[in-house]
Amino acid sequence: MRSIVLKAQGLKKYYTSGENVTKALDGIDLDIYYGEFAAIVGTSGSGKSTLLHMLGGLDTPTAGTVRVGDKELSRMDDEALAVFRRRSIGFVFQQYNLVQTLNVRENIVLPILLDGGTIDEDYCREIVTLLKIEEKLEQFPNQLSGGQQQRVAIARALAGKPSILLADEPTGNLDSRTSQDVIAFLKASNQRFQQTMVMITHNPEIAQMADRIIRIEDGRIKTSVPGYAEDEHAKMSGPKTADQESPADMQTRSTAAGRTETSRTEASRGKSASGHSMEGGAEQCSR
Ligand SMILES: Nc1ncnc2c1ncn2[C@@H]1O[C@H](COP(=O)(O)OP(=O)(O)OP(=O)(O)O)[C@@H](O)[C@H]1O
Repeated sequence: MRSIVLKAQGLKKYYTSGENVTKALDGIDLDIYYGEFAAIVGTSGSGKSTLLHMLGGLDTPTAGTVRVGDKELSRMDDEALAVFRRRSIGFVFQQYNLVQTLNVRENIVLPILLDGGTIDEDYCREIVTLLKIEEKLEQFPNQLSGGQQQRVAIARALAGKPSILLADEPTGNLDSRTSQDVIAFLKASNQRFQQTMVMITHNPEIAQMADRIIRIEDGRIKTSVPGYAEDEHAKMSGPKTADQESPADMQTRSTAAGRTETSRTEASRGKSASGHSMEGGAEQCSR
């Protein structure tokens, strides 16, 4: 039987402003299983980020509980929660949250050093090479583009090999080829280290690479189905008739489909989509 890593029960988050109440989460029951790669999808404002924050103990619910293993997050004091997050969870936020006074290399290894951990040099090299930031390690965040900063944030989240990765639109600022590579790498990492991953995405192709797609609507779970079972294109972008679809659309669709299939195959062999084995690499992550 699969074991449950994250368990949300009766989760609610209400925001009150005067007489207005926004029900960001309105009764979520959710089990995330050990080693699972889950995608959270839903329209803007449906409650995805709020849910991810609750699952990671970054915010407290109005009602309900979140359990990670045998720990209930709301029962932990701030210090215990901070240590737990640092040791067990990697976060990728939409806002990157890089430390401006540290260079890229220092940003990536900071959580490991803060926790007195050991840096896996080979793994760090693999990550920075795949994310194409091996030339940027000595630069500072304000010298990077948004997409480059996002890749640094992904590298930082993965460098410590957390048992759980929570990612809010991890590829939102990346081109489609790099997005596919990054997700394939996440999948390979998920399989190799049995990491549990929960990722918010608006991208149908990326959602379909997940083991399970959890759809949120108005703060509630609408559906929860295997990644390949839903036609995400139809649900997320609305169905297009043949005469609405431009040649560019068709080209993008067929390229992306081929790419996804390749990435899945490579991921299942324990390879990143860049073609590197998980043991490879080129540049120094720390010194
Ligand atoms: N701090 C807050 N104060 C008041 N309302 C909030 C706050 N944070 C979120 N909300 C509201 O809660 C609802 C859910 O927000 P949330 O950010 O979880 O949505 P989302 O699905 O992640 O959206 P998006 O896809 O646009 O990022 C929205 O209506 C939002 O306006």
